[in-house]
Amino acid sequence: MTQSFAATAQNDSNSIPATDLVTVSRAVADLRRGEIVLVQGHLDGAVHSVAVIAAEPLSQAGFERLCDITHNTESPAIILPRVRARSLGGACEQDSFVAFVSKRQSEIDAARLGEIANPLLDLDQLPAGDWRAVSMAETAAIRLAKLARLLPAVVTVPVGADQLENLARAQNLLVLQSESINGYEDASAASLREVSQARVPLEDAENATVIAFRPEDGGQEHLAIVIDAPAKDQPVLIRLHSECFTGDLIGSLRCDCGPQLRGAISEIAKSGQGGIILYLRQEGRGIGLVNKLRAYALQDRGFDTLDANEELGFDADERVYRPAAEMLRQLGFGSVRLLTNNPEKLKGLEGWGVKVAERVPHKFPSNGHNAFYLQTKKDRAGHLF
Ligand SMILES: Nc1nc2c(ncn2[C@@H]2O[C@H](COP(=O)(O)OP(=O)(O)OP(=O)(O)O)[C@@H](O)[C@H]2O)c(=O)[nH]1
Ligand SMILES: [Zn+2]
Repeated sequence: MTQSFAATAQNDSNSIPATDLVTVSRAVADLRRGEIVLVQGHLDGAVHSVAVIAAEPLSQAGFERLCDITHNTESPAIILPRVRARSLGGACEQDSFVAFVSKRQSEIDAARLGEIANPLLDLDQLPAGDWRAVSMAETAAIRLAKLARLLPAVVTVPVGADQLENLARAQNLLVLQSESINGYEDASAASLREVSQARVPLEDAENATVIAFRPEDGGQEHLAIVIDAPAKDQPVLIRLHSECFTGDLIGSLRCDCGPQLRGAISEIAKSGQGGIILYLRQEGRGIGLVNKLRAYALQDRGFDTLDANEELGFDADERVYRPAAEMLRQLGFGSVRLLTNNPEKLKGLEGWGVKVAERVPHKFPSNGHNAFYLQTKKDRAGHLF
């Protein structure tokens, strides 16, 4: 029998307007294509604007265009994670990101900047230059690079307030406010709406329905896998599962995601009460697959799973839990029993108004390859094994 789950959309107040949500989403695509975007930041009444290009897909043509369009004489800055700056022998700033400006522009080109930005490369020497703190607009530009799942490193040139509108029009560039970038993840999660659902019998749970939720900006869909018909008036057994291409699909032994996903499906089916897997598109704890592969390469050089993220310029865990809370709310569930070992998931859901009635441990034995990974989660991320 086909079951239907009615998702109720409500007019949540988004922290940024829908038009800004779409602009950020378009800017993410621009950065990934190596295009320039303009970012404006406000601090204590002052405005600071920059033209930005991502350091990761940086072409020489893109870099030259960035240097030319503003017609100003200031050298471009490369914004780097503090850890990368330190390994290059510079910057004692306390902020998480710092700016490097070369003294002689002739010593800098796209290839050189790409090397400076790449934490997997050991560099002997930097060109002569100065380190400085980053502006609010530059911090927001780094956030945008993270949303684009690129390396968190960007190249910027300052843009005068009087120049911004003309430049945007003449060069067909997007203008973004730092508040819109910083509010994007929340607003995108609040805008999730059900777009389709179908019955999908699973090997370990024949009575399952997959429901897809899409954000208004057209970003990636999150999925709810509803097994059997859980009651809405009592805590529902759920798992928040973060996407893991390597573990979920090709049986990677570096992590425990595959067994956790299949284990959650069968545990929910066996419970006889039904339940939900929320499959969240937060590959690599929110850094994306490409960066996760970089993190794995660093782990092969001796970093643990948390330090590898930080070496790349990310937080140890970049995940957000509003999408999960939003899907639960729209499906009509307010209270859960959560299959997890991760205390951050409990806090994350509760922070968005979901009552966590119980944590249900979700531990699987080590396969030999992932023993250090599991031990690190226990010792350093407070996982409850
Ligand atoms: N950045 C990074 N991500 C990883 C690594 N290993 C696994 N992941 C990702 O980590 C996430 C694992 O998610 P979960 O199993 O849901 O979360 P958890 O924090 O282990 O918590 P529980 O399993 O619920 O106890 C997936 O998105 C994986 O892709 C790694 O070494 N680096
Ligand atoms: Zn995994």
